[in-house]
Amino acid sequence: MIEVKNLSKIYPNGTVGLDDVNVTIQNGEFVCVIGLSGAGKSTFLRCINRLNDATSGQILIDGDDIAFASGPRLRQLRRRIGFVFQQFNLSTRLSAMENVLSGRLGYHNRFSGVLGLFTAEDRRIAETALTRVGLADRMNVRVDQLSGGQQQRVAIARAVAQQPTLILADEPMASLDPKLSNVIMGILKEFNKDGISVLVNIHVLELALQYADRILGFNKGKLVFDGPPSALSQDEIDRIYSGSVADL
Ligand SMILES: Nc1ncnc2c1ncn2[C@@H]1O[C@H](COP(=O)(O)OP(=O)(O)OP(=O)(O)O)[C@@H](O)[C@H]1O
Repeated sequence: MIEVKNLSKIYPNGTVGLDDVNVTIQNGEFVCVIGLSGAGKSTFLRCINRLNDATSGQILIDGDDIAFASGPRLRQLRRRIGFVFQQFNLSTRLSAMENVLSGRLGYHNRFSGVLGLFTAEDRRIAETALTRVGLADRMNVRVDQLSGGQQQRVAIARAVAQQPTLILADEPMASLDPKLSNVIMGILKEFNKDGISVLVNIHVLELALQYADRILGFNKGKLVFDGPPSALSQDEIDRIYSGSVADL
C-alpha cells in the first residue's frame, strides 16, 4: 500500500510541482495519472521513488516513509519500486540481459554490484522477465540494435527483475509509435495481474479509460480527480484539462 500524505513539491525556482496531495493506493491497483502538460504527473511519480525530493509530506510504502529516508534504508525502499522512463534509460551498448540484470543491483552490495557479480538466481529472474515481455530470442542482443518498442520492453523487464511491489511508468509510450501503446499497456497489465501495483502517467485519455482501475487527475499540482474511469464525467474531464477532450 502507498499512502501519500500532504505531499508538496516546490522547485528551487519557486514553481509548484505538487500542492498538498493526499492519496492511498492499495496493493494490486492499476492507476493511470492524467492531466495537462505541466500538471505535476512526472513530479508525482518521481517523488514516490525519490528521483525528486519532496518539499514536505509523507510517502509511506507499506508503512515505511520513503520521502525523507536516506542511505541503506532508502536503497532498500527503492528496491520495491521499479521505474519505467519515457526515454527507456537503458545502457544502449550493453545487451538486453545486462540491462535487465542491472535491475538486480539493489539486492547486492555496491562492490559485487559494480563487478557484475550476479548469481544464477539473478540470471534466472532476468531471463524470466525478458521472456515475459516477449524477448526470449533477443536476450544477448545489444540494446542499440533493438527497436524502440523492444527497448521499452527491456526497460519493463528490468523494472520487473527488481521484484517490485510497485511499478511507476512515466509516459512509457510517448517515444513510441502510437500502435505500440496497447502492447506496452498490455504488458504492464499482465504484470499487474501478478499483483504488482502499477502507476502510469499517460496523456492519451482513451488508453487511461481502457486500462485503469482508477484514475488520478492532476491540475496545477493539485489532485483534482480520484476515482474509477466510470466516474470520469465530461465535467470532471473539463476540470482536469480545463478544455474539452477534443483538444487533447
Ligand atoms: N526541475 C524543475 N525545475 C523547475 N520546475 C520544474 C522542474 N521540473 C518540473 N517543473 C515544473 O513543475 C510543474 C510540474 O511539472 P511536471 O513535469 O511534473 O508535469 P507533467 O504533468 O509531468 O507534464 P508533462 O506531461 O509535460 O511531462 C511544471 O510547471 C513544470 O514546469
